[in-house]
Amino acid sequence: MRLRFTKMHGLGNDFVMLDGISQRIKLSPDKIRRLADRHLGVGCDQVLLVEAPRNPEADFRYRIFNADGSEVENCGNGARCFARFVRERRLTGKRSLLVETAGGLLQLNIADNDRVSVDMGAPILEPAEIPFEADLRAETYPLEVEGETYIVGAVSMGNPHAVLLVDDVDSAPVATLGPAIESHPRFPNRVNVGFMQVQSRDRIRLRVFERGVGETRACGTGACAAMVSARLRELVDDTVTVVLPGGELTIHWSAPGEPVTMTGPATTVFQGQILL
Ligand SMILES: N[C@@H](CCC[C@H](N)C(=O)O)C(=O)O
Repeated sequence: MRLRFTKMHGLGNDFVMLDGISQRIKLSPDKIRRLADRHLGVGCDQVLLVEAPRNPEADFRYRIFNADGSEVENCGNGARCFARFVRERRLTGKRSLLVETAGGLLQLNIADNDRVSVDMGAPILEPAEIPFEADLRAETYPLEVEGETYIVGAVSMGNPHAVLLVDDVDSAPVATLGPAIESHPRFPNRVNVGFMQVQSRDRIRLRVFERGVGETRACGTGACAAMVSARLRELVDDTVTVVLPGGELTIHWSAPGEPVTMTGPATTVFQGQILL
């Protein structure tokens, strides 16, 4: 199979974008791992597949696959790249799009400066729906990992996130604690793990160990989850700049039940073809 693809990134969280509308594409976990391989394939954190929608209200359906081949529910940086991709490939002329994901419908708007805003929906905080094993919903939970107890926030933005508050993200144990929490038995679907340093009421620094990938330069849903967790702990106001290793996102959220809005850039790097 010869596949046309576009390489894109959102703040360095990089994607292989596939147009499954003008070409017939059959993916398997093995093919996704080969596409994502930085030595043997194109290389990316996620593979994003654009398809015709199933829901008649939506403009497109887009599917998200982690580098390990697993299909997941949501990807914030990917949503912004998706919006730019469908316009660049002339699959639509619209600047306002409704897109179907495995996690639900997302509304996206492309501004004149090519920054994209995404209505990421209301965060899910009920433990069973995240899913996270806990008797009662709380703002934070004690989590025992290898004999130590850590305090985590648990939030779903369609996909699951654990958020830890740290004094300094630069020295946070992302490479060791990240994978230990990612596969913690209290998160039955595994989890993305954010390490957040709150610098002021409108500025958060964040590193994310992503489920199915490892540490990435940025995670859009992770930035939303960090904002939600920081606000539930009453540490921030309703609009924050989240500073990730790859750059900055603006996140707005007021209160439980209200949607989170994420705004940031989406960048096209190159196009190519690959034999798979
Ligand atoms: N990079 C993404 C999140 C991608 C999915 C995540 N690794 C998961 O398994 O849920 C983002 O920008 O949100």
